[in-house]
Amino acid sequence: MTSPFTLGWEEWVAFPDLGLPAIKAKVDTGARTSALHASVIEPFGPANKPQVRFLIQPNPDDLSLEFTCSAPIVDRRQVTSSNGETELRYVIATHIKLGERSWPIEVTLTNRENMAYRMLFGRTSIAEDMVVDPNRSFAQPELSFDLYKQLPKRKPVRRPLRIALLTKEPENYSCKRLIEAGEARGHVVEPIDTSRCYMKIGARVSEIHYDGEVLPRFDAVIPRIGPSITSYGLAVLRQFANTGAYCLNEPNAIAASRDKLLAHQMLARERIGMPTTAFANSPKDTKDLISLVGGAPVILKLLQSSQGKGVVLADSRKAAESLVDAFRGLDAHFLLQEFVAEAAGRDTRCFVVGNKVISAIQRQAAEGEFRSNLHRGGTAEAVKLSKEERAVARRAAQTIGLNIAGVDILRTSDGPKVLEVNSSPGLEGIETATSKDIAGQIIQHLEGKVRPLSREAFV
Ligand SMILES: Nc1ncnc2c1ncn2[C@@H]1O[C@H](COP(=O)(O)OP(=O)(O)OP(=O)(O)O)[C@@H](O)[C@H]1O
Ligand SMILES: [Mg+2]
Ligand SMILES: [Mg+2]
Repeated sequence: MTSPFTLGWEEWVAFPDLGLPAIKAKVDTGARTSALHASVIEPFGPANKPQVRFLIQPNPDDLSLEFTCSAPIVDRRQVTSSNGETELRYVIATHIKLGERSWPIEVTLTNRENMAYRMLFGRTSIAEDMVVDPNRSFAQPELSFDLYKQLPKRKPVRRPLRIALLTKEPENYSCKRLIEAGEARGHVVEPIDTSRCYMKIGARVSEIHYDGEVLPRFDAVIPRIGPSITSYGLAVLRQFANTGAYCLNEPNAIAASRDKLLAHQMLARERIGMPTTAFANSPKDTKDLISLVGGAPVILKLLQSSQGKGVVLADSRKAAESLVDAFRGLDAHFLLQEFVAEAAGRDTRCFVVGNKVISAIQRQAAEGEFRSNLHRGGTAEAVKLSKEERAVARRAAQTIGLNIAGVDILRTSDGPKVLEVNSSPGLEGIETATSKDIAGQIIQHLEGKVRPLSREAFV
C-alpha cells in the first residue's frame, strides 16, 4: 500500500497562477477556508467577469519583496477569523502546488501582516486522500524565498488597468473607440461624466465623489474635456491626479492649449513657425493691430474657439474694424492673425502620441469656406508629412506639454506654420481617412506610462 500524501502542521506552498513560487503556510484543520495575506485589495473588471488585484509580500522578514497579483473573484463571503471578528472577504480561485501535487483551491484575501504565516491552509483546501500529521513540520519538500531571486526575467506582464474616461459624451465616436480599444487590450475603461463629479480636498484625503459615493482609485485617466467646461473639468482632472491616477494629458498642458494667446506665446518662445498674431487690450489700438498682422484680409479668433466656431475672416480693413468692435462689444477675448491665403482652405492635422507623430491627415475646406474643420464640412485624406513638418508637430506638442495632441499646421512656401495644438483631438476623421487604430495606439502609450501599483499610492 502506498503511503498517503501527508501534510505537516506547516508547509511550503506555491501558487503558479499567481506567479508565486514559495510561501510558508500554516495548516489549520480548525479553519474552514484558506486565507492568503494580501493588501491593497481592489476589485476591477466587468460585472459578469469580476477580478481582484492585490499586493502580496510573501516573506514576512523582507517586506521589499512584493508582487501585484490578479485573480478571478468567485465569491464574497463573511469570514470569522480566530480573533472572533467577522470580515467580508473576496474569494479567489487558484491552483496551489505542494510537492508533486497541484490542485485548484479557493482562498480568501485578508490582511495577515501581524500573523507569522502569510497563508492559512484551511480544511476545504485539503484533498480527500490527504492526511495531516500534527507532529510533523514540512512533510513535503521545503522551498525557500531564494526562489524569487531565481525567477526568470519575465517580460513585464501587462496588467489590466482601471481607466477613467473623463467625458460628458461617452457616446461620441472618440470615446466609444477609446473604450473599445482599452477593453480589447484587457483593461477596464469607465466613462465618467466630468460635470457630475464633486470632490473632497484636504491634506490627508483626496476624494472624488459621484452620485453619493466615493469613486474608487483609478490607475489612469483619459481627459476628453469639452471646451464648455474647461475650468471645472481641469479641477476634476487635478483631483484625479491627487488621488494618484496618471493623467494622459496634464491639466496645465490642457489649460495652455485651450488659451490660444498663451499657446501662441509659448510656441513663439520656442521659435516655432506660425502666422503673425496680434493681441491688444484697448480698443484704441485696433487700427494699429490690424496693420501689425499685415492689414486685410485678416483673421479674428476667439481665444477659446474650437471646431472653427470662433474663427472669422475679414476681407477688408473696414470689415475687420467693425468685427473687432462687435467682438469687443460682446466682451469677447480674441486675437488677430495674418490670413495665410496660400493655404487655400487646406490644413494638416498631425496626430502626436508621446514623442511621435503617428499619423496625419490633410483637411480641405468646403467650397466657399476658408476653415477646413471637418465640423464645418471639410473633407479629409491621409497625407505624408515632410521631416520638417514632423519635427515641428512634435516640438509644438512638447512645448505645450501634451502627450496626446492634434497639431494643426498650414503648409506655406515659408515652411510649416502652426495654427494650434489641440488637447482632445477627435479620432473619427483621422481613423476613417487613414484606417489606422489610433485609439489602440493611445492605449498602448498609456500602458507604458502607468507605473506599477505601489503601496504609497494608496495611503
Ligand atoms: N491664419 C489662418 N490663415 C488661413 N486659414 C486659417 C488661419 N487660421 C485658421 N484657419 C483655418 O480655420 C480653421 C480653424 O482655425 P483654428 O484651428 O485656429 O480654430 P479652432 O476653432 O480651434 O478649430 P479646431 O480646434 O476644431 O481645430 C483652420 O483649421 C484653418 O483651416
Ligand atoms: Mg482648436
Ligand atoms: Mg484647428
